[in-house]
Amino acid sequence: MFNSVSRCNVNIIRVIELVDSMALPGVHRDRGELRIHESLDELSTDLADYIADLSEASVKERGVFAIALSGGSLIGLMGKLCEAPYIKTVDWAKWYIFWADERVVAKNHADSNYKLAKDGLLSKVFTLTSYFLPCCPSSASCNLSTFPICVPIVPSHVHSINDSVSAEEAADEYGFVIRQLVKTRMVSVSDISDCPKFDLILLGMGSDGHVASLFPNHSVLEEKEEWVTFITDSPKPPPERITFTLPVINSASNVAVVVTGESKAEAVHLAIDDVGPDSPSLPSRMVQPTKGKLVWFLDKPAASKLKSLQFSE
Ligand SMILES: O=C(O)[C@H](O)[C@@H](O)[C@H](O)[C@H](O)COP(=O)(O)O
Repeated sequence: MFNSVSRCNVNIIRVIELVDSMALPGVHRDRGELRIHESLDELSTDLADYIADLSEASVKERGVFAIALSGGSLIGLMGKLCEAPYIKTVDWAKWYIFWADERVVAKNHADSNYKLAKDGLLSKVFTLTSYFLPCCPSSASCNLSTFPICVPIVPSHVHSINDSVSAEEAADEYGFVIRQLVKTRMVSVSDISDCPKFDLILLGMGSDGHVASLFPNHSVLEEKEEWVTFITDSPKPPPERITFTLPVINSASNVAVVVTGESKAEAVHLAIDDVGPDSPSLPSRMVQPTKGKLVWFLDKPAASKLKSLQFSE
């Protein structure tokens, strides 16, 4: 079940198809693929590779790539996408960008997940125009074989929430926007429900096991109808947030949970290992894509309490 692989100079320990043999009746508890890294640098490289590969496959298949981001340390760990080779090779113009969760604050507020992604990622790709100007088709010096991509992220493809309305209204509006994009298939649709099927949803996880803004023991975990909902009592500040619901997360083609640091080790264990019938209803454990693929990006401290793992280095 366990094997070591080396990929793009990154040494990772990968556990393929870790299936919980103690699954509850009717519940398929496939905990996905584990990629456990020696260092944050290796994890970042593997994460950039993974995102770039999914982007390429999705653009080839559907002409677009619909990706949802979260907040927290994830954005910093995605930073290598703004470096060579990805900055040049990723087809940024085909990206449609969403947020799996957002804090209900102004877009220029330090707590805004949009601001975090804009400053840490998007602004670096927005400036591609000037970066690539000398090679664009209109330029005599254009060399498309060396620089196939000349177009940056399209601002109208960046779907952040309306920051001038209440949490409830922002969630409603965001759900409506996604519905329009599902109609035109910029976002695909699940073939077993009417849910959107994002090409990739990227999640972080808190030490309490929350993902997106789905917190343990919160009624938001029961939401089955809405695609996007809101909370006003987040245990992690700020209190007002909007979030994708579990049905949307579990309808995605790909879900990646990126978790680092020893403070998350217990939650990683509870989210992934077979902990028997007393398994707490951890939001991260409820991430179980129905038909999509789940991948965990962990560093060794975060993976240190995993019982199901035998390191085979
Ligand atoms: O907006 C948020 O608060 C996030 O989307 C949240 O779900 C985050 O991903 C986790 O809290 C992990 O954050 P860290 O990686 O910073 O611990």
